[in-house]
Amino acid sequence: MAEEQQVDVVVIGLGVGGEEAAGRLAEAGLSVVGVEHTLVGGECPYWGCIPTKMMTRAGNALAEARRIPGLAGSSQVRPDWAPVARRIREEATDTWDDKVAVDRFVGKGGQFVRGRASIVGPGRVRVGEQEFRARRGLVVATGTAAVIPPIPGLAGTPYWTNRRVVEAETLPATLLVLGGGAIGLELSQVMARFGVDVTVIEGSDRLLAMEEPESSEAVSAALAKDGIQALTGVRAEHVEHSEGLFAVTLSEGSTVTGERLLIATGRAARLDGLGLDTIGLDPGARFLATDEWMRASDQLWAVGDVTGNGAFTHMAMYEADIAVRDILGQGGPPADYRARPRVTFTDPEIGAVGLTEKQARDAGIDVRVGYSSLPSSSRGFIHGPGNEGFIKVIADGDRGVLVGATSAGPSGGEVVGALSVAVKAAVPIDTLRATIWAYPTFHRAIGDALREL
Ligand SMILES: Cc1cc2nc3c(=O)[nH]c(=O)nc-3n(C[C@H](O)[C@H](O)[C@H](O)COP(=O)(O)OP(=O)(O)OC[C@H]3O[C@@H](n4cnc5c(N)ncnc54)[C@H](O)[C@@H]3O)c2cc1C
Ligand SMILES: NC(=O)c1ccc[n+]([C@@H]2O[C@H](COP(=O)([O-])OP(=O)(O)OC[C@H]3O[C@@H](n4cnc5c(N)ncnc54)[C@H](O)[C@@H]3O)[C@@H](O)[C@H]2O)c1
Repeated sequence: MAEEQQVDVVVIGLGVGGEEAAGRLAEAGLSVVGVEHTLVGGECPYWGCIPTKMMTRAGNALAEARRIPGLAGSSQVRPDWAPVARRIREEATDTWDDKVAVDRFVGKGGQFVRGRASIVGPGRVRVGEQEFRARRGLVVATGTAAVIPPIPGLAGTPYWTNRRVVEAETLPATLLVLGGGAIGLELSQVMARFGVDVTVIEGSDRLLAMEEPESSEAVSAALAKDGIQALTGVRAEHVEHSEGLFAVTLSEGSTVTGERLLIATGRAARLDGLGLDTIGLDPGARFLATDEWMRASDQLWAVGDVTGNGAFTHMAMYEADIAVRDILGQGGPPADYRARPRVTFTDPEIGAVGLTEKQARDAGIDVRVGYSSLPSSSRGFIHGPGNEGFIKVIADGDRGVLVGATSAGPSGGEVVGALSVAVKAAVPIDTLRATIWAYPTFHRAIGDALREL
């Protein structure tokens, strides 16, 4: 018989969203139990955003150094993975140790429990032999894990996911990447810049298929320059691994080989074994659907990747804030997903917010499109090598506001900030056109795109 403890809130999963929610609720004076079975902080600091962006920083430094000839003299670049692996180990992850994060949560007054939590009834959670009854309710923040497609031959091979790449101390000579989305492309470009021979296999007919076609073209051109072979519109039909080599047979009949195979074919919510059936929810659901206050059912909130509203750290933080305010009865704005930003950290960076042109047309909006090319802008011209990119703005002609935008380029993820404000605040296009954009900046190309509307 498990011992039972009464508390205010139990937070299941202390990744980005859960750690934020649990910490804030504890700081507000509630008795909070935070349960985590792996590392407090979750995917982002240990195997996601932070280490992979340390990798892209390193890859971009190599690419910039290779751009010196013709700009600033000559350069000789000898890539070495050791400092990248060391930074990830020592600066980003403490060698995958979460002591600092656990202490931070406990320091806020939270009660930390290491283990796998399952819901055993309304407001009730079990972790091993311990049982908790949460008076105010539960927050589920269990995140997502890599999807492993059921390709014959794949199971049982030593394929890599994002976790294994981030932990790599040395790089392979050749790498096959299954999936041409954010993870596949960011990591492919880094690897190629460190001298790995990379082949990307993407099932849809273009890379970064969720974004604008212009983004796919920009990324494809950049990856080709880095020597990456990108195969689109093909599916992996069979995988074999022998004598240290993967062989992937493709739908059009050919076979590609590589020392390592990275699976980057999307993420699935961690809902298995969570006990959703004990509170009347569908245990087979893909995500935990919520209302605008992140309520998934009575006294149950869900935040982060697990909600399916966008698998990004900023979305997990945003949703945690809404759930916390709701639990504490503080009011404030509920969830609004119209200006959801996202950045793919390839070079060029692909920053985007709100709707793509196709999504806007499918929604029946009176679509107007403005486009400007970065190399043709003053800053692009000055920048020279590495200036590829563009601004694309999507307007609702009836309302006279932007509903979406893409900013691709050397600082695409930074430039998209201005566009996020425009979409979120529904700034009138006339006001945006009358805005003074500093010269010579990359973001000044927004003004050029707006003139085309
Ligand atoms: C390679 C990669 C790169 C990324 N780069 C970026 C980026 O640049 N920018 C960005 O915004 N996002 C990025 N992301 C996405 C980002 O990491 C996620 O959106 C973010 O981590 C989601 O936070 P979360 O709290 O919802 O889930 P997670 O971080 O996945 O945390 C969930 C936690 O719950 C725990 N858990 C699950 N089930 C249980 C249970 N039953 N009991 C106890 N604990 C449990 C897990 O162990 C985990 O620690 C990247 C992701 C990957 C994989
Ligand atoms: N910079 C960032 O913010 C960042 C970086 C990495 C990941 N993330 C988050 O993590 C999520 C997951 O990333 P991801 O790249 O794994 O997923 P994704 O959904 O972005 O891309 C997966 C790609 O794999 C393709 N695919 C699926 N099955 C396939 C198969 N069997 N054969 C060939 N191709 C196949 C899909 O068509 C898709 O293009 C992202 O959507 C994003 O939310 C964010």
